[in-house]
Amino acid sequence: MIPVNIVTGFLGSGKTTLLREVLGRPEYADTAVIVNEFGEIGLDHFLLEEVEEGILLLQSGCICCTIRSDLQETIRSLQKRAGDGLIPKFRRLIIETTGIADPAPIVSTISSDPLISKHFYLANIVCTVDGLSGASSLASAPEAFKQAAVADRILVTKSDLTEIDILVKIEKTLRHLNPTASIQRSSGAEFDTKHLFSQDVFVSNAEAEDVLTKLDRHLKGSASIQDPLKILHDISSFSLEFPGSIDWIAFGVWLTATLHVHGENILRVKGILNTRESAEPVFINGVQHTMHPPIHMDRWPNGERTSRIIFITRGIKKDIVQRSLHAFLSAADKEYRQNELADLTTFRT
Ligand SMILES: Nc1nc2c(ncn2[C@@H]2O[C@H](COP(=O)(O)OP(=O)(O)OP(=O)(O)O)[C@@H](O)[C@H]2O)c(=O)[nH]1
Repeated sequence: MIPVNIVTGFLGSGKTTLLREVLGRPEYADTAVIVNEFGEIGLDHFLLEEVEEGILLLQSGCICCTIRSDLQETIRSLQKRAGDGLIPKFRRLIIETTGIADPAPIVSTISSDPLISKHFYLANIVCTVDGLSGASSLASAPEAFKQAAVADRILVTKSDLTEIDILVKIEKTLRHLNPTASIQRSSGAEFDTKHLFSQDVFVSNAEAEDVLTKLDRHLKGSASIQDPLKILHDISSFSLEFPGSIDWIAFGVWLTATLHVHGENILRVKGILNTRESAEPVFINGVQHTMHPPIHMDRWPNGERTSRIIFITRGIKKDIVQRSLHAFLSAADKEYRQNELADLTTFRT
C-alpha cells in the first residue's frame, strides 16, 4: 500500500517551498507529487526529462505530475503507468491542494474509490500557515481556517520574517482550533520532513499515543477556552470522556448515523475507546465523512482505561453530540444487561 500525504495551506503560505525541499531530498526519491501547475513549483534545476505531457521525471528520482481531468483519473493513471513500467515505481504520493481548496474531498477520493483505496491509504494531512499573514487569512477566509482544522501537522511558515509574539499568538489560535495536531515552525528551509511526511497518522501506534497525549492535555487544560476566531467561524473543538467499557457496535452505528446527519460539519474526530469487545484500546480517526480503519493499540497509554474522543465541528455544539452519544450508549448498555440477566436466568432454570 502506498501512503498519501496531502499538503494544504492558504494562498502563498509556503506549500510549494516545502514541496521543493522534499523533491530535492534523496530519501524521498521514490515519491510522486501531484501539483496543479509545474510553473508554480519551479523545477528547472531538478528536471531530468519530460516523460510525457504532464509528467516529469526529476533528477532525484521523484515523479512530478500535474492534475489531469480530475484527481481520481490522475492517481489512477499514475498507478497504471508505474505498473506498465512507463514511469518509475513510487512508494509515496504527495498531493498539493490549491490555496483555497478544501482537503476533505481528497481524503474521500482516496478512501472511497475502490481502485485507488486498493493501492493507496491516507498517511496524513500537512497544512502550512503563513506566520506573517496567517492571522488575517484565518480570520477572513473560512477555507484557511478549515484547512488548519482538518490537518494532522501544521507548519507555521515564515518564522524568519515574523516577530515572536505574533508566532506565539497564531500557534495558540491553532492549538485551540486543532488540539491534537502537531505544530512546528519553519523559516523556509531545513524542514523536518520525516515528521511531516513519514510518520503515518492513520496506521501508527506511536502516532495514536501522541494524539492521545494532546487530547488529554486538551481535556485537562484549555478545553473551555473560547477563541474569538472559532466563534467567528462557528467552529468548536471539544472532547468527551466516558468511563467504563462501551459497546463497539452501538458506537459504530451512532457514529455512522451522526456523520450521515451532520456530514460536512464534523471536520475531524479522533479518540480512544474502551470497548467491551477488546481488551486493548481502539483508536479511531476520521476526516469529515471518512472514517479510517480503527487501530488496535497494544496498550493503554497512561494506564487510564477511559474512552476519550475529540471532535472539531462547525455549527454543532458539544451538548448535542454528548447527549445523543450518551442516549445511544445507555440504550445499548441496558440491552446488554438485560441479555446478561436473561442468560443467567436460563442457566439457573
Ligand atoms: N522568508 C521566508 N519566505 C518563505 C517561507 N516560506 C515561503 N516563503 C516565500 O513565500 C512565497 C510563497 O511561498 P510558496 O511556497 O510559493 O507558497 P504556496 O503556498 O505554494 O503559494 P500558492 O501556490 O500561491 O498558494 C515565496 O516567495 C516563498 O519563497 C519562509 O518560511 N520564509
